[in-house]
Amino acid sequence: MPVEEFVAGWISGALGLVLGHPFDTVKVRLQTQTTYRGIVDCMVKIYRHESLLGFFKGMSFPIASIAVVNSVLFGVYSNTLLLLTATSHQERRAQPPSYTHIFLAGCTGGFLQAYCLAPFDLIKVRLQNQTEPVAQPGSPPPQYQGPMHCAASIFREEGYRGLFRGAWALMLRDTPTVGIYFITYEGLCRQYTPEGQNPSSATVLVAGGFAGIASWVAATPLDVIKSRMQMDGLRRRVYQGVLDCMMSSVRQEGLGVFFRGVTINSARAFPVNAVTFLSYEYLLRWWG
Ligand SMILES: C[N+](C)(C)CCCC[C@H](N)C(=O)O
Repeated sequence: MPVEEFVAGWISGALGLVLGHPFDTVKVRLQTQTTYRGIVDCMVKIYRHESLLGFFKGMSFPIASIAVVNSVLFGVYSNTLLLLTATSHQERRAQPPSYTHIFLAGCTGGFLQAYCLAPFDLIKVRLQNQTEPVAQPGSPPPQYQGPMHCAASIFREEGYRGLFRGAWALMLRDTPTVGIYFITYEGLCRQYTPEGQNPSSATVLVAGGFAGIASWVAATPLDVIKSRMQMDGLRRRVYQGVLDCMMSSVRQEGLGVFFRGVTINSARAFPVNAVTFLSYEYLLRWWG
């Protein structure tokens, strides 16, 4: 099984992640709290109360976990495509796989990465939602002191299954949308690249950026539900399951609730995925 794809997925994921984390914090806050009036208001408040560091809350853990998550995403995608079409990454420009195969391979990658991502994502969301200023002497400490402490407390209070809270919603979110992610990327690359050639850097950046936007727009409804399921159970359980969470969110806030954070998700998705795909392609070309 070719391993380069796994390593390239890891490095490119980490680069994209740092760039996108501040957007991600704003997104999670907008989706789960009602104190902010919009993106700008949220940013200003985070900066005032928590300084620049507030934007980077909960980042150390994703950086460590992206090694697993993004390498599973790209590694499983590429190896599933190899199984389906019997072409390696290097051969794919000459013999382009069909969109059905690309979609199926993407869904497989999305499904498996969601499973690995679930506990890490839960911890990230819980830490991002702590609004206390970073380390103020004299004030009571926040509920979770860091990722390990957060993981241990969830395990203690909610058991092993507690670490997978929201995992169903996450799998439903990622299985089809990672398919969309790779279809958009490949489609745009093919559109703007002469046959048989490698896409230029500019093409890769733009195609990666739009792949990020397209998949995130499609993923946002279940992203909202996922974040809410993950915050549920902190004080008392509100939702009975994914469907119940959807129904009661719509009943209380209208259909618009499914698009909470869509603007910020898209603004984050472009740079993150442009950089992810560019570094992924270049690492593989360089090693190939
Ligand atoms: C499928 N869905 C849109 C949910 C995620 C696609 C993952 C892409 C990248 N790691 C990122 O964080 O943007």
